[in-house]
Amino acid sequence: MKTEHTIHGVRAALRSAKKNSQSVAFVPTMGNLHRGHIELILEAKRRADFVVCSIFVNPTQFGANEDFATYPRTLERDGSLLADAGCDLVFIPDATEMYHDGRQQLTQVHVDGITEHLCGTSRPGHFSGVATVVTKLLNIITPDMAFFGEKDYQQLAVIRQMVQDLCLATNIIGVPTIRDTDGLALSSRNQYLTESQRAVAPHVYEALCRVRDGIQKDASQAEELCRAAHQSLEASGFVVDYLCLQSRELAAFDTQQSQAVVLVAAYLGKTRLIDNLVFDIRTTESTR
Ligand SMILES: Nc1ncnc2c1ncn2[C@@H]1O[C@H](COP(=O)(O)OP(=O)(O)OP(=O)(O)O)[C@@H](O)[C@H]1O
Ligand SMILES: CC(C)(CO)[C@@H](O)C(=O)[O-]
Ligand code: BAL
Repeated sequence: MKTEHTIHGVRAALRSAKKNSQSVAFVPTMGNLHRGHIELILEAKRRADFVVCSIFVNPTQFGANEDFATYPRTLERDGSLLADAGCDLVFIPDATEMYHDGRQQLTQVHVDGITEHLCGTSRPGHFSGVATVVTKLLNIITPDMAFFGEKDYQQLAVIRQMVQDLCLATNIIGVPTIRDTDGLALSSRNQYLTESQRAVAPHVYEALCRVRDGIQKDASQAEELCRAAHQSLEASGFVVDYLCLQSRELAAFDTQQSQAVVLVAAYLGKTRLIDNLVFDIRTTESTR
């Protein structure tokens, strides 16, 4: 596996892959890799000839009071995990390589509408930071396809919208959430949890499953089910940012549609956990 730190270097490394008509897949990350990231790499390997991963803790998507400074940086371990997974090239720029003054730039990408609720409300500017850096990375690498986790459901929707609106020539592929055996979605931020917080963290997924199961029994109870799930998380020590039902496209929940998504963001101490579950509103049992 090759490692490049500059835009010039990564473009040169990609030139020969492209000259040989190899298909290129891209997996953007912020590092501190876990099985969720590795699944994105493996899926990329299954679908493309040449796999590129980026590791960049993007300062512009963090709010002033967020964890940019403390975000776990584990480059050495990340490199060996990527090499073992068969990644061909890793791009590790520093902030001045991506932004002239290391932080902001005059041109930014804002995706309206879809960013104005859920995580967009509690993390103002976050999705502009994500959309801008992903546009830059896609322009640097020009991959045929790029892989994103469904764990960051709203992020994936924002990127799909942006790629469509800006006529970018990359196929965006979502990969299902990888979970620990107790249901907790893998996330770099899980490391911030104390032992006792880690023990209650799976309640997030359990709450989502209860909403799904309840709706599949009786969709008219949707509001009450969300309220109960919210209350039960608060009773276990979470501070819930949101827990809500939406259509798969992140519009209003509608029982007439075949599928829905329930999304949650909740704090355990200072750690903000997010998760979601896409499900069929009617199962064969509920339509009987
Ligand atoms: N458990 C997971 N399953 C599948 N994909 C995941 C999982 N966790 C992260 N990803 C995906 O990996 C990519 C890089 O994410 P990132 O580096 O921010 O990791 P993270 O674990 O989500 O970190 P954070 O704790 O900051 O949210 C994103 O597309 C993200 O959706
Ligand atoms: C897509 C991304 C790498 C952009 O910085 C980041 O938001 C992430 O890791 O999900
Ligand atoms: N995985 C999403 C990146 C972030 O929370 O900033």
